Order: sequence, then C-alpha cells, then structure tokens
Amino acid sequence: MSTKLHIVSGFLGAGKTTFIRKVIPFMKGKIALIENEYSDVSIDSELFIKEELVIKEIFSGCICCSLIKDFRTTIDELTSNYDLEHIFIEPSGVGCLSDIVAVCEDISKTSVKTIEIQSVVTLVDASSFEDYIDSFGEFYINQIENAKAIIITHIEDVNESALEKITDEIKAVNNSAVIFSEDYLSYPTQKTLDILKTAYNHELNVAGSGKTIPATSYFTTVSIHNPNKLSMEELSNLSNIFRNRELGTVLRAKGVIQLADSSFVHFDFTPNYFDWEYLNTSKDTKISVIGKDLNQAYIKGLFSDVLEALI
Ligand SMILES: Nc1nc2c(ncn2[C@@H]2O[C@H](COP(=O)(O)OP(=O)(O)OP(=O)(O)O)[C@@H](O)[C@H]2O)c(=O)[nH]1
Repeated sequence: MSTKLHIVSGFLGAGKTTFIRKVIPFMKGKIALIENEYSDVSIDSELFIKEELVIKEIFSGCICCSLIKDFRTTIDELTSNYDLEHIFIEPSGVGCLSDIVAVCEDISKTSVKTIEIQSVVTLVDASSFEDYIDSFGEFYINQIENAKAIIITHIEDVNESALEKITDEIKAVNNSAVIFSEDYLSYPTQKTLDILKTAYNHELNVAGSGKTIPATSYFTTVSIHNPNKLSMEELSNLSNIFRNRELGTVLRAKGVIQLADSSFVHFDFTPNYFDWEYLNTSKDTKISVIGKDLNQAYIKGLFSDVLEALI
C-alpha cells in the first residue's frame, strides 16, 4: 500500500485548516497531518481531535525553503513509524507551492516506503484576492498556478460579479485546475471528499519553481506566550486593535486566549475577517501575529504583563 500525500495550500487565513478539518474525519485508514507554521507557536493543532490522527508540527519558517530538511525527516519518520494511508500537508500561508510539490516528488523517489502525491489543493480567500494578488503576487500566483483544484473561500464577502471576476482571474493564471466557487462549508461530506479526487496530481508540472523570494524578506511574525486575560469587551474589540497601523500591517493573527471569566477562546483574524469560538478544555494560551513591518515591542506590550513587555 502506498502512502498518499495531500497538499493543502493557500495564503494566510484562506481556510486550509478548515478544509482539512472537514475532510479528515471522513477518510479511511491511518492519517497523519504535517502542520507548517511560519511563526514559532502552535495554534491550529489545538483544533484537531488528536486521537484521530498523528500530528507533526514544523515551526518558524517554511517547509519549502528554510525547513526542507525538517520536512523530509518528518515524512521519513512518519512513514517509518506508522502504517499510513494518507499524509495531509498544510504548508505555511506564505509557502511556495511549486517548491513543496517538487520536494514531495523528490521524497517520493528516494523514500524506502512507497509515497505518491495524490492531490494538490489551493484555497483562495475571495475577500482579499484583489489586494493580495497586487501586494504578494509572487507567493500568491505560485499557489494558484500549481494547484489541481482551487476552492474559493469567504465568498459571502463578495458579490456575484466580483466572484465571477475572481474566477476568471484565477483561470487566467491556471486554466487546468478545477475551481470550486460555491460555499464549500455547506458541501455535503461526499462532495468535499470529491474535491480531493479532482485535485489528483496526475503529472508533475510545477510552474515558477525556484523563482520565489524567501518569505522572510516580506513577512515578519510576533508570538506572545501566556497573554493577559481579556475581558469580553476587549475580545470584541480585538479586530480593531489588529487593524491599528501602529502595530504595522497585520495580515493574520490567531490564538488561544483566556477570558476574565476563565473560559478559553480560539480566535482568528485576517484584515477582512474576525471570529472566535469557545474551547471546551483549558489550553496553553498564546497568540501568533504575521504581517509586514510589525512593531514587535508594541504588539507584545498590548498582550503581555508590563513586566514581560519590558523584557
Ligand atoms: N465565513 C467564512 N469563514 C471561513 C471560510 N473559510 C474559512 N473560514 C474561517 O476563516 C478562519 C481562518 O481559516 P483557517 O482554516 O484557519 O485558515 P488557514 O488557511 O488555515 O490559515 P493560516 O493559519 O493562516 O494558515 C477560520 O475562523 C475559519 O472558520 C469561509 O469560506 N467563510
């Protein structure tokens, strides 16, 4: 039996984790997930039911460049230690998809176990498409042009004609990928699983490989461990705080925080989106912020005790 790799790519906050959470519970066989976080804190793994799958996290960079070695080792360890049917790979939002596909292809040739890239999916957030394709064209286009299936997400934030325009622009970059432009969150299970089948990687034909600039020259990251407890009012105001230009340009923030009433909350922020949900169990609290020209001291000071902020 070969181990099938599923690469689920997409820019910051596009919906990669959401999609993976939607498909994994319905797939058969032993499954592993490799989560690549650009920052140095683990947030997304808290959202998975750990008994269902093996989770490996790779932090502080991208598996397509600075962390290639860790990525290879992780795949080798996973395939040696478990009898896996599937490995899901969630690259960091600023990862270069062509490089990831090429590395996976290379690993599959040299691995002692039989591994094949089964599907390559990219999620594209409609609400930020026009801004991001202008600002981050290189990363952004690379993720689109190398996908076999593309899911347009956050479609409720754009009107029909804007959605059509985005679909046309995506087709202009990649006219062979199957594009899903309905609300994928409302898809029945089988249709969601079928996306993986349409994303079948029948040939390695990477575009833009090796031309990308390292993400570190564009994006910075700030992590806060054990942030202060927030009141409900402060939580409600969090999206305005992240939009404050004194912080720099915050493109993504996510975290697990504790409220004043001691409950735990997971939150997600992108420039066009903010949401949070209660968590059932207590967790380590932490916040990860990714953006451009971030004011690290200012951001840390906002969420840390005065003493910690001064260190
Ligand atoms: N309304 C709406 N929310 C969505 C959609 N897709 C994802 N979300 C929400 O958007 C937030 C970010 O989604 P994630 O799945 O964490 O995005 P990601 O691509 O994994 O983000 P990174 O952590 O930056 O890699 C979460 O709160 C999701 O619930 C969508 O199509 N519509």
